[in-house]
Amino acid sequence: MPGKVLVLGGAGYVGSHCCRAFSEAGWDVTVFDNLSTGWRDLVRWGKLIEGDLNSPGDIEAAFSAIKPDAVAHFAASTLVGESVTEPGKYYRNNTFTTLNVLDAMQRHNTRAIIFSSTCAIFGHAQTEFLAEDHPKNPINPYGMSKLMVEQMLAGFDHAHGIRSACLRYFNAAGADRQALTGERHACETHLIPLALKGAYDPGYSFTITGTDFDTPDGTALRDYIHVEDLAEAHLLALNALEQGAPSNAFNLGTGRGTSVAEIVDAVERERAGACPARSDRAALATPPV
Ligand SMILES: O=c1ccn([C@@H]2O[C@H](COP(=O)(O)OP(=O)(O)O[C@H]3O[C@H](CO)[C@H](O)[C@H](O)[C@H]3O)[C@@H](O)[C@H]2O)c(=O)[nH]1
Repeated sequence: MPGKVLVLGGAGYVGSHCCRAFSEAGWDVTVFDNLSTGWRDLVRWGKLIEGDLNSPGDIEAAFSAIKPDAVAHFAASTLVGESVTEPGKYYRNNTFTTLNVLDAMQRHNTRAIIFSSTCAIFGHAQTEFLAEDHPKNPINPYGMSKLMVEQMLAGFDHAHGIRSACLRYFNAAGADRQALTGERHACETHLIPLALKGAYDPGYSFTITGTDFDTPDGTALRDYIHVEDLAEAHLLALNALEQGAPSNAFNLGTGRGTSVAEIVDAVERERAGACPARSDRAALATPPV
C-alpha cells in the first residue's frame, strides 16, 4: 500500500515529474526543498516544507512532522563543470547532506530510500553499453560525490537495514506532456534547451562543445531518456521497496546514443535551418560518451 513519501528536491526538474507519478499512484507526497534551484510553482503534488539538507535541524523537523515511510532524494548540485572548480560544494551538497538524511532515517525508522544517482559515476565508457557492473571511475567531483553516496547507502543497509534503490540516470530530457511541470533552470546549461534557444532566440549564439572527439561525427554522444520514463522507473522502485525488495541499483537510459550534432540537426529541421551553431574546444571533464 502506498504510504507517505518525503521527496527531497521535489521542486526541481526530475523531482517534480516524480512527485506527479507518486501522487497519481496514491502516495502521500511531501516536498522538502530549499528552492535554491527548484521552483515553488512546480510543487503541485503535496505540500512544500522549505528546508535545507545542510541543516540537521530542518531535516529532523520534517521527519518529525511527516513520519515518512520512504524517502526519494533528488536534491543535489548537478553541474559537472562547476564540480571541477568548486568540489567542496559538491561533496557538501551531495554527499554530506545525504549523511544527514540517513542519520534522520535511522532515528525515525524510515527504511527505504530512492536515490538520484548518475551515469557520471562510471567515468569513461569502457564498453558500448554501460551495464550496472561497469567499472566506476568518476572523472569529476560530481560523479564522485554521487558514487560516495551509493557506497554510504550500502553501508547503511548492511548496518541498519535501510534499503535503497540507486537510479543512475543518463541524460534526462523532455517534459510532462500536459505541461503541468517541466524543465526550468535559472542558469541553463543543458544541450536540448540551449539548442532550442539557439533556434528561437536571435540574441543567443549556441555553441557545440567539442567537435574532435573520437565519435562517428566528432561530437559527444549521450543517451537521452525522457523524464516521464524516469518518473515511471522511480515509481516502480518506490513500490518495490515498499513491498520489501532488497537494495538494488539500476542504470536508466535507452541504450541508444545521440550525438550533439544530431540534436542540432533535429532542431534545425524543425526550425528550417535557424540554429546557427558555433563550435568550441572540448570542455574539461566532459566525457565524449
Ligand atoms: O550549449 C551546449 C550545451 C551542451 N553541449 C554538449 O551537449 C552534451 C550534453 O550536455 P548536457 O549539459 O545536456 O548534459 P551532460 O551530459 O553534460 O550532463 C548530464 O550528465 C551529467 C552526468 O554526466 C549530469 O548528470 C548532468 O546534470 C546531466 O545534464 C555534452 O557533450 C555537452 O558538452 C553543447 O555542445 N553545447
